[in-house]
Amino acid sequence: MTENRAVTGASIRLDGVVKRYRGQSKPAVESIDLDIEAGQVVAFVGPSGCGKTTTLKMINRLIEPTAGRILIGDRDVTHENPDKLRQSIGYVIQSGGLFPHWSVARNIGAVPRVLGWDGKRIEERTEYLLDLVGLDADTFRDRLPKDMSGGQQQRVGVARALAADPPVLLMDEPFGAVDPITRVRLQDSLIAIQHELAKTVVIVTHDFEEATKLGDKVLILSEGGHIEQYATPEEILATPATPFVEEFVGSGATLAHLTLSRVKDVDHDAVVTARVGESSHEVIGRARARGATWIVVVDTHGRPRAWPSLDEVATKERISDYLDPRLPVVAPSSTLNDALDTMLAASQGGVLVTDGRGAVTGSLTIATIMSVIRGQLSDARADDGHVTYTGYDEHGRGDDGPPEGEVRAP
Ligand SMILES: Nc1ncnc2c1ncn2[C@@H]1O[C@H](COP(=O)(O)OP(=O)(O)OP(=O)(O)O)[C@@H](O)[C@H]1O
Repeated sequence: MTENRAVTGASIRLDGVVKRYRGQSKPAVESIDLDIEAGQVVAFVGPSGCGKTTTLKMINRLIEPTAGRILIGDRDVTHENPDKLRQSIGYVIQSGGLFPHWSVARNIGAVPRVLGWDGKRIEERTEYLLDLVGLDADTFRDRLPKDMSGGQQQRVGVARALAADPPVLLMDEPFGAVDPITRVRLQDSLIAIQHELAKTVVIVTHDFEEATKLGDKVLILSEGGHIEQYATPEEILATPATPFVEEFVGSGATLAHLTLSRVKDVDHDAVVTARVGESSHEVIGRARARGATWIVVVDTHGRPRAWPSLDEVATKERISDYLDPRLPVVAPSSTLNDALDTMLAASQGGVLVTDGRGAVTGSLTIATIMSVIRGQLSDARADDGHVTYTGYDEHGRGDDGPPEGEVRAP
């Protein structure tokens, strides 16, 4: 993930770090040695109580280590002033953790204000960050968190954590409290942001699939903060280091392989786009010339708003503005599993693919995904015969799926 990018992250090293909570007979973290490369995303996974959060919070010293050293870049921060340290480490928790009575802009500007930035610089930074996390600054700048969805609040949480441009971002179950489709979008946003900024990101998650999707490397811990395996998702799936890892990855392994295949790895179909107000006649002519039976209506930034059929377009003289709330959209970094979930949630036979800023770049049909999955499953079944994807045929109709007529993408 780090090639061709200016890495703005810093390496992290835990050197014999121990945490013994008062009154506990066993240490929560026995002694951990860990090197995280600058610009990488590392996901911590493991069963409940294994010490993921304790390890994470020792990096910014929200929890003080009992022994050992913590280095960020070349800096030994074990004894640095913890408040000062936390100004240089972004921290994101579940549900955003925003101050409820502060506007979005005030929340984002919290650390820069403490650092003494002038108002104009904070304002510019806020605009940049809102755009980066996919929120329109004019719409959201003055909102209170309670007037936003969980996913939007979490986006602001990420913007706030990045406000002072810290080299390190720590995330504790950041997407645990949102619905599955919002979760996919937030994960894809994080991947796009990380692609742009190349911070060092450490993320705690309960979800192995999320860990393999987000992590350049995954750290699998067992009780006492014991490292079972620290490797790339591919390595963990191909060669689990211990019986514990094998069991932890378990029967999810075959499906986890699907999380390694991304939307960007398969061929997309081109789409015909049209702006609101264009002549329907002209748009239909353009679409027919390219063999399309439907088009994508986009806003001025190229973001999709609806995907009407040519028959629907023909009912109006000009392309009308309508936001389809069920529009299924994925990012290049979405996994094929995400794309399937998104299609099924929207009862559609295809999805639109958008870039990091939300502009549409193509579409993907269920038939394409199914053929990739079928190939992977037949490979995987050679050693794991009991996982099947039943109920969906190559036309995109599941047992409970939509009638064929509703399936937009053929
Ligand atoms: N403040 C505390 N005082 C005493 N023990 C604690 C404290 N915080 C955590 N522990 C214990 O330390 C161990 C590790 O906890 P930690 O929260 O780091 O685990 P985790 O892997 O993040 O768990 P989960 O996935 O359930 O959040 C657990 O046994 C927990 O009970």
